[in-house]
Amino acid sequence: MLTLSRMKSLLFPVLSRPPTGPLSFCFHFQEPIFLCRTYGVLSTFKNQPISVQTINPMNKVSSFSCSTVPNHNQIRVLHTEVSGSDSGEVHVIVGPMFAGKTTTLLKRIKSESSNGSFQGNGVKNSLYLDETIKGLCFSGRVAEAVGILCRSGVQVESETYSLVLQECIFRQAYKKGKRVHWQMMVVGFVPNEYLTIKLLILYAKAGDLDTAHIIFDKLQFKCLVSWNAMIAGYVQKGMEEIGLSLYHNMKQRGVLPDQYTFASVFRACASLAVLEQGKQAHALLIKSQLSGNIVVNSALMDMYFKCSCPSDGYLVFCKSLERNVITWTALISGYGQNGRIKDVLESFHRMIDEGFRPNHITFLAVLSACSHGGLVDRGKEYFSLMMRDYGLRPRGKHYAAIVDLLGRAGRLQEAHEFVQNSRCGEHPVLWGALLGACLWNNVAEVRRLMKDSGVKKESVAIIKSDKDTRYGLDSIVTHDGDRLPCWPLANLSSFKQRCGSEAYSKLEVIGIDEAQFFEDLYDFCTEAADHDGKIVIVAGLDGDYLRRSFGSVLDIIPIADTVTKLTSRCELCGKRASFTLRKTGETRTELIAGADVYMPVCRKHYVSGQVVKEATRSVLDSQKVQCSSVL
Ligand SMILES: Nc1ncnc2c1ncn2[C@@H]1O[C@H](COP(=O)(O)OP(=O)(O)O)[C@@H](O)[C@H]1O
Ligand SMILES: Cc1cn([C@H]2C[C@H](O)[C@@H](COP(=O)(O)O)O2)c(=O)[nH]c1=O
Repeated sequence: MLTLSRMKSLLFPVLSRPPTGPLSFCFHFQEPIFLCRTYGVLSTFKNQPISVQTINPMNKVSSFSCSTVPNHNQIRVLHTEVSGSDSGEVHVIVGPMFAGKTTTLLKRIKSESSNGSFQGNGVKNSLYLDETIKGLCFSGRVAEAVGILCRSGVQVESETYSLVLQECIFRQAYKKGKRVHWQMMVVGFVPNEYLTIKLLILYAKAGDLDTAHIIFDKLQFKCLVSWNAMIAGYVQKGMEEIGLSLYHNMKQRGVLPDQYTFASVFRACASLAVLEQGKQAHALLIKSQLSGNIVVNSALMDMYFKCSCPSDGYLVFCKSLERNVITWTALISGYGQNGRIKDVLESFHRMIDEGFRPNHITFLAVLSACSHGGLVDRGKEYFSLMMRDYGLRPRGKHYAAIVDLLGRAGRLQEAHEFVQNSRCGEHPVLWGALLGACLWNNVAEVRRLMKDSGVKKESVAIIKSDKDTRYGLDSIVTHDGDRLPCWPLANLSSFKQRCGSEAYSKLEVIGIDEAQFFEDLYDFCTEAADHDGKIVIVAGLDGDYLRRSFGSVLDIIPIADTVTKLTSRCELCGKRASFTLRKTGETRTELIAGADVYMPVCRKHYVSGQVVKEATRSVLDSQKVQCSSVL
């Protein structure tokens, strides 16, 4: 068991550092509030002035830094598509008008973006706190769980810490995981050996290997899991030599490697192109009878391909009894790395013939091969195939591959037009590819074409439809008068460009109000959450005044982590109101207005209200007919 003082000394270097990430957020809560109907934590729903800084259109600064141009030889077979940052989330808040959607959006944004200053939030009952935090974790609301824990100022059970850390690791929410660790230290909680290993995994995965190593060195018993975490951490960080030396160290101490160790070792050998070491590890793998594992085999193939032994790579592929998209992609990318364009395309078609669906990485390898082989038309065909036959929306790197393809073929004008017309025109990777592709003399011209981007520290942006001018354009305002500055936009796809790539990359939370007015809601949310790792909180009407699905709000339910349907109070009977009744005879779907035109109603009063409206309409219509016949 680790004692408190030993644990503190172990963690001293961590403690001595200033807190990073969310701990330095720019939110200042006057009174932290948490709204959760499901778990019964009371919503205080008070009117209170909110002091939140957000990125808004008014405080942009002009500077641009272009990200590095992708190197096609560096396509990693087994890398994850999600960037190293925290993983994204989508939360949807729907309901009729006056239900508190905007109010909830503002509160959620505050809750997601806690400043980590550990003020008490009124959740004093620790048992209740444990249950609430666990419940939030189980329903995927890890950001809220961490927010509550950090503001609670009290210790929770080891089990609860373990669950929150597990969720943070699983969702790659490393900054949040570090906040949990920070909370442990502040409240004087001493993690047991099991939790210590979880912390080690967290830091190793987050790429903070200094801290991970401190924890590792102090472990009394270094189990296989801890060795694996360290080896993988170093390999992922590009410090393969250290990873391999740890692997040898581990074996010397009599700890036997498992499939996770081998996967990291092969990755390291691939990056360093150390064939001999790779072969030795391969021999040990066979001896250990672990060679059937798909992930290990893919890493092994990748190793042989990267060490310029494509025939050995292919042999591993042939011997793999179990295959999936990863194995196939490893083969295709491997051939690409070795310049065997024909084999790339043949394997790609074989993969499809055998009933496997290619993914984004497979297509990237194919497009890259076309680019290197000068196969412009085929490359363009594969690019359209992605979306048409497989429903895969091309990402920045795919667009960049086409730019590269056109650029290499000397079709620069076409490349330029492609960048300008593409739905992804603001993507720095794409512009980078154009810069990289152009042997242009007018690099400056390309740069000029790029939009300037605002570099701000703030991590929250709120977007609303520019159709809604009820309370002015530059703020979202609840019916109770709370307001926050926002971006009024006609469509969401223009947001990245308007906000600027660099400022966008720093955003952690994006709030969208009046979501029913955005046609491109689905595409924006998938891109922001799945690909860019943002927490997207969407508020909008699920139904219009006729209770028909409104805009694209319902389309995003399948991609949402949570959905909250709010209700209002029926203006006629005070009961729960789920619908919005339009009081006028206007029939167009979109009609910007407030309580003068709309009222929240219960089912009974919605139905009777519609009947009254219909009756009124027919009376008026018949009067119109009579009038016109008299005239
Ligand atoms: N006619 C009304 N009926 C119900 N609530 C109203 C009305 N007018 C103002 N409100 C206030 O509006 C608040 C909800 O505001 P808001 O969050 O902007 O709702 P939403 O975004 O769902 O339309 C309620 O808590 C209530 O205090
Ligand atoms: C029901 C309904 C509403 N609208 C408009 C009216 C308001 O401008 C917004 C809703 O705003 P809130 O923040 O939810 O109060 O949508 C519409 O255009 N059509 C409808 O059917």
